[in-house]
Amino acid sequence: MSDEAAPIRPLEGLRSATALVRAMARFGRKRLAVALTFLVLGNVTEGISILLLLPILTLAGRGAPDYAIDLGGRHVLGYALPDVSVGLEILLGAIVVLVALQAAFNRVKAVYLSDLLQDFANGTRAGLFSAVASARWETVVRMRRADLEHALTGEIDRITFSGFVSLNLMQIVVGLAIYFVLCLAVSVPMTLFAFGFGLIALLLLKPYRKLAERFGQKIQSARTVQARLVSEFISGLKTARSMNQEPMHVAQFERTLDATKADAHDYARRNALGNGLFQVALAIGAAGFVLISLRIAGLEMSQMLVLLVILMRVTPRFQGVQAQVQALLVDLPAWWRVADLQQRLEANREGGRGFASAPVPVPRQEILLDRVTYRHKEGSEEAALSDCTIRLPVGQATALIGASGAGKSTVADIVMGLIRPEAGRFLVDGRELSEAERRGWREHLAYVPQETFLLHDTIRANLAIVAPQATEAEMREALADAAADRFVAALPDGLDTRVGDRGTLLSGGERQRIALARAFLRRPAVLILDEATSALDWESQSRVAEALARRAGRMTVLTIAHRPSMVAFADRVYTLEAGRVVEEGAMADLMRNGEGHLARMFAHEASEPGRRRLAQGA
Ligand SMILES: Nc1ncnc2c1ncn2[C@@H]1O[C@H](COP(=O)(O)OP(=O)(O)OP(=O)(O)O)[C@@H](O)[C@H]1O
Repeated sequence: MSDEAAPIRPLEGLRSATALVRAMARFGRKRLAVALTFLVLGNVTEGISILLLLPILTLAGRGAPDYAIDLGGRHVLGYALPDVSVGLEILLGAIVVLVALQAAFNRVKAVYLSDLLQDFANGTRAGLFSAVASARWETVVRMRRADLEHALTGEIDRITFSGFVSLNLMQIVVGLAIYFVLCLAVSVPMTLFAFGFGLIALLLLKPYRKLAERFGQKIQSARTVQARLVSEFISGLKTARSMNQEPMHVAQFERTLDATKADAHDYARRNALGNGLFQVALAIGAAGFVLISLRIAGLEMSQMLVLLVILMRVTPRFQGVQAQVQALLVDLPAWWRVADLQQRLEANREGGRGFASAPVPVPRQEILLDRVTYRHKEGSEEAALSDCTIRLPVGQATALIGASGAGKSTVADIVMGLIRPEAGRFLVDGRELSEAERRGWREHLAYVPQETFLLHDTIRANLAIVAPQATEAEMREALADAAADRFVAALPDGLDTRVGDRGTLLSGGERQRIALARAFLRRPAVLILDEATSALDWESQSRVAEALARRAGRMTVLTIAHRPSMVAFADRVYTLEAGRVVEEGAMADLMRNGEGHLARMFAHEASEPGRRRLAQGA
């Protein structure tokens, strides 16, 4: 994800809300249609109950003793009413029935809208989640983890709120439309005056909507920065503490909070002025309305009172339109950003829709990187791999050695089908894998990196992730091969011991051994170890190496290591230097070449200063 917040599209106000409602409708067109129907029914019944005030007020004004009104000869919206006489009791009863109906309609509407909102929130979140899961590795790895986490949590909450606001806005607009028609039934010119006035006031408030839009963008950037700071702080908490860096982090975080507060204060101050002006404008409109109704239009008192009742309901709705549009504009950037992110991820989906994968047969001969070149950053000068040919014969162990940054992990990523060569080919039994086959290919793999991934759960659960059907005996065998059996047996709850958040209750070496056991339990055709035993003591490393040697012929192993014990069991060794293969050959042959990289690595290990001192002391 780029550092800059995604640009806000030139959509504003009602158009933005419409776009969002359309997006919501994708999660339940029928539901939205039902909710809209009940919304209209609710508003119509409310409106009719208000219109019924008209005959009641007329009766009250006339002071007739029978309190009955003849409908004959009267017209509503151009339609003649039936020639009947209606009493006060009937009118009041009708109002009560209408209000009860309105409550029932509103209830149905509220339930449908709430379900729709929930589906929209969940659907958006799940859509983004699965877009991250199914995007090509190159795409995901170039995005910031903090941005993805923030998009899936904080941004989604803002989007849900935007959805809520859009639905409110939709309700207000539908309400206004219905009141417009009802007002027309009472007086056409006065309706045009009242609604025209409201619309003009809304138009004049455009600068305040621009203000909300700008504030929304500022908030968006500030929250993105805050999410990044939080993520970096939490990931590096121990290091920060060890070097007394917490005050620096806290000060940095507080600075961003202060900036947000200043922006919010400025927005609230200016916005309050806008709201105040709007209120005054509407009051002027109402006063003008009464004056014109009585002095110029010559409305009857009952008509004017009904129009006033309607006006009292219409005015807050006009205010509501402005308030909801502003609220929407503040939070809408989160929606555009997540939509943008999801679009980018989906455009770079690995394979077909969902997690479809095409089956790939178990490799029988060799896995080959054929003259592969790869650059992590497009257009960069530095290639992580340049013209590398590396052969992994099936059933054999191949070791990759070389200085830090030489390109070893990049080779592992190619073998896992996570990244694709920029030039050259990656072949399994002489065949290039299609997009859909990459997932199928990974069915045969197990990968153990230096940085292990453990769930905050028991050891048993952590092992079962890759082999849910594994028996306890199989688990214990895998633990023994990973030199983890003794320490697990010594834990108070054995296999059922919880490992803490990301395994923090275990030591680094213990975590690596559980991860190794998990890989063994998967019984992969190809095992990739990327400095997987870097935190293990030499005795544990030797046990793991022995277990790997025992599997010789049955499993293809790619081992990346800096320590000889995890290389010694390999059949072939490749040395990488700045992305190029500078040495390759059978283990035994390379060991005989005393000047070669491999022989020097072994010699260096044997002559480590500590060892020398021990040897001297002995
Ligand atoms: N995601 C990435 N984006 C940009 N550059 C990267 C990325 N990953 C690796 N590189 C660069 O590619 C080169 C090879 O990296 P790679 O991780 O393959 O080396 P390595 O031999 O595995 O190193 P180490 O032994 O330290 O793990 C390095 O220069 C590294 O900086």
